[in-house]
Amino acid sequence: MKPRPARRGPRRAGERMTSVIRARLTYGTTPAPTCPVRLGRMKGNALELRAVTKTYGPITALGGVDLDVGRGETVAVLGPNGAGKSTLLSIALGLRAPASGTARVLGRPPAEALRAGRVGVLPQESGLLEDVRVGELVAAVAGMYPDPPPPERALRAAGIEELARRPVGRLSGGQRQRVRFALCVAGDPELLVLDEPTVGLDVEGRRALWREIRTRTGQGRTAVFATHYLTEADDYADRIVLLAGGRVVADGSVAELKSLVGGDEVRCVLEHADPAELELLPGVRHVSVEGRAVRLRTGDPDATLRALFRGYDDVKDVRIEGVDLESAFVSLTGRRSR
Ligand SMILES: Nc1ncnc2c1ncn2[C@@H]1O[C@H](COP(=O)(O)OP(=O)(O)OP(=O)(O)O)[C@@H](O)[C@H]1O
Repeated sequence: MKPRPARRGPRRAGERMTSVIRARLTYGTTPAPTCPVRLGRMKGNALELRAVTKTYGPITALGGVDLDVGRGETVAVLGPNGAGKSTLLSIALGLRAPASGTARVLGRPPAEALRAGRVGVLPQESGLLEDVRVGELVAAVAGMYPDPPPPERALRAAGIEELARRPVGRLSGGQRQRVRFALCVAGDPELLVLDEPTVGLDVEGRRALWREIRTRTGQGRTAVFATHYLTEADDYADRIVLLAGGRVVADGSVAELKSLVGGDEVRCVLEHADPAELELLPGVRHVSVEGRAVRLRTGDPDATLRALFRGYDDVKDVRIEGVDLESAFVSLTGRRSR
């Protein structure tokens, strides 16, 4: 631990801005980091939740969550709207207190880990200071960390070097999200906690962000992110924690989640699909109908197909596929992702 030197002399102009930023970033309650980032030993968990509950008045947002995230893992927290993802992440960051249970980050209480500058946060829809330039903002946040890398590195990581001199208030939605990512990685933290990190980003922006995250996790850092984009979880997460109604309903690799659901899917197009009728086809375990698009999860695709062709003259675009993550999501949570 290297304590920051005591303040000497009058406050410098940038310091007032730093304290404002400190108050407004990461859900508004993050204190300044005070000791060095350490990347030495990679043993142990980056995040541990034990029997965590959280209520908001009559609403149970988390109903007893246990979670271990090992160092170097990339973990996606998935779940329908209101499942408790943001609440889980904010408790993991020490920004909300659990009603019961405990949370530890990198072996210590979450707020302490955050103060120590070991955690980078990309919150969902956080406000940004409007009247400062992008480069100044990133430099000010980097300066809150002990021994930060040059701020240009965070600007480059987020693909916003050319925006460094632009006031934040003049950025587009996607550019703002890139700034949030730059702030998240400004201190080169050991643990990245990202709440819907790619919202508003274009295709190239998404790919670049995931490249950066994977580079960091490849170096032993840890990433925990919440998302509604199942393909991102499929493509980039080592592991998926699926929440529904404030509880973990599945926890494993994408392959494990798919195998939990099992079977194949017959997909086809039908003009007037009646789910109740389709459920009666042989082998069918689950029916999903969206407009004309029909998905039949089945334990016997041959029998399902034969009955489908016998019973429906207008069936077209028929194909058989393995269960994908979206089907596993729907089956395990009973809801769609968005
Ligand atoms: N400050 C709050 N006051 C009251 N209820 C809240 C508060 N924050 C969250 N909730 C409720 O807690 C539950 C979990 O919310 P949370 O934001 O954690 O879900 P989420 O999975 O992140 O949802 P989304 O995918 O929509 O972002 C929801 O029912 C939500 O309405």
